[in-house]
Amino acid sequence: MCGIVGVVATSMVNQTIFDALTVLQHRGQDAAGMVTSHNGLLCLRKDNGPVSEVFRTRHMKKLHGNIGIGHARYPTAGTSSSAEAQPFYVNSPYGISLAHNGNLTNTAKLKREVFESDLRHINTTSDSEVLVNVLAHELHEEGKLVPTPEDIFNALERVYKRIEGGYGVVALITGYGILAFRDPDGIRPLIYGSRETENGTEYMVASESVALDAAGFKIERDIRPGEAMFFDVKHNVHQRQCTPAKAARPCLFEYVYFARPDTVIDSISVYKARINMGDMLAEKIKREWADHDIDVVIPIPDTSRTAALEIAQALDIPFREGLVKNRYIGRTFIMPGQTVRKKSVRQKLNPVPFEFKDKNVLLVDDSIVRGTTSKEIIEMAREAGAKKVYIASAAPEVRFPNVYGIDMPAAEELIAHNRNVEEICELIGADRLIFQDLDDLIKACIDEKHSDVREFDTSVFNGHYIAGDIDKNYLSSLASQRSDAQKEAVESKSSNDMMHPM
Ligand SMILES: O=P(O)(O)OC[C@H]1O[C@H](OP(=O)(O)OP(=O)(O)O)[C@H](O)[C@@H]1O
Ligand SMILES: NC(=O)CC[C@H](N)C(=O)O
Ligand SMILES: [Mg+2]
Repeated sequence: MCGIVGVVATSMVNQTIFDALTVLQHRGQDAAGMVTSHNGLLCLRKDNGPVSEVFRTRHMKKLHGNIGIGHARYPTAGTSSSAEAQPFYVNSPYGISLAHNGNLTNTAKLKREVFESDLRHINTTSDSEVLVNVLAHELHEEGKLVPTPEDIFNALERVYKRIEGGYGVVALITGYGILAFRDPDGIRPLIYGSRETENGTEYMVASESVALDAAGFKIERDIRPGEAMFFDVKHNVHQRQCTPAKAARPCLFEYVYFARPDTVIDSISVYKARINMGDMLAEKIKREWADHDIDVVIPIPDTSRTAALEIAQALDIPFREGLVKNRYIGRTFIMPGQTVRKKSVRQKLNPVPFEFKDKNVLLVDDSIVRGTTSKEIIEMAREAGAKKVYIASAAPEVRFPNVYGIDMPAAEELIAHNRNVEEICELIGADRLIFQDLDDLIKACIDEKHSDVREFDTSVFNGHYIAGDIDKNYLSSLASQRSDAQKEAVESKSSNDMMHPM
């Protein structure tokens, strides 16, 4: 669930892109990159690591130009090698750099086509490198020395016909402008805004509205499903609907976990959705467990806080911050392997024993995916002297792999796969476990007043895949390529790290 950003400005963009990437860091903490363009030359810096480590002063000084794109990576395809950090670059035609959030679901077929028909070389295992080559090929087919926005959109219409999956993309076409486009279902988010300066209007496209807020851009609107926008170097904005217009079906997991609460996706406030999730879950507790004996509600920081506070209020039970988070440790779920995820839960969260001792606690999390966090925290709660440990999840059971840009490739790694609530409860060691119902989660996210979204990509909860040809064979080959065990084996053999140095 990477973070992407593109900026067309009237002065140097490096700091604005850096700032935007730090605000999008929660979407990807493994690698970061930026490309800027100055007098027809590109400046590229990318590497593994968080934004603040990848861009040192010495790099920032060299990132010249008033136009650029940036990326914060959470690997969901290929490997974690720094060679797969983004943006990706191809020199022909024009010099194209591309940053991608999401996952293509027909990468294998595209990779063959790119090699056999388009006569292009792919040097990594990244789906995003394939994507930049498909775009480059179709632009080349237009055959224009000086492409107009119409030429670019014509090429992009053919790209849409070739690629499948979930994607939000920004691409810098050297000397011409920034192209931004979103998948036909709007699974991945993409929004743009403007900022007035003495020298004219500046534009920013980003994965989340918080990036625009932080940099002082006024939100214009979300990019629509299947829509492309082109911000040219003269700051003109061009637009084309490249696939049939329809309401977005955004990824439900963005609202549950990925996005920052102060973000608004497709006119739905993530914060409001999380409040509603808390309300709905409290209703379920009242309905199904009227005689509960909960003494205190404790959130598992960070993401569950909003819903947990709401549950405590609705149940009229004290809310306590019984777990303290180390603010210098990143998000566990998006870490690249199970060993590091497990270790980091204990490094990241520490109990305040006083809040647990001799109490029946209701722990609240936004989601239980592999069960890594809940298992550890329940153990901690018991060690801290809790009498009973209950746990509630603001999302339903995650039972199916994700194929659109969340790294959950193997059903067997999901704690709820082929298990019922009692079995999951036993496995994580809780005294009682309550999951949100899917219908309630959907209701919690719908905002009829502000947004036309009525449906979501709910695939991880019900196995209903809305884009691409996702069948059993696809899922089993994905699992065999990207399960935790397989990834660890590949990463240990990877010799790519010396590629693409800067
Ligand atoms: O069942 P699991 O596989 O452990 O995954 C679910 C947990 O991972 C996430 O937390 P994370 O630490 O990534 O981020 P947060 O600090 O934003 O809550 C999420 O909020 C859950 O706590
Ligand atoms: N999380 C993402 O959006 C990842 C983008 C791309 N599939 C990669 O692995 O680099
Ligand atoms: Mg969490």
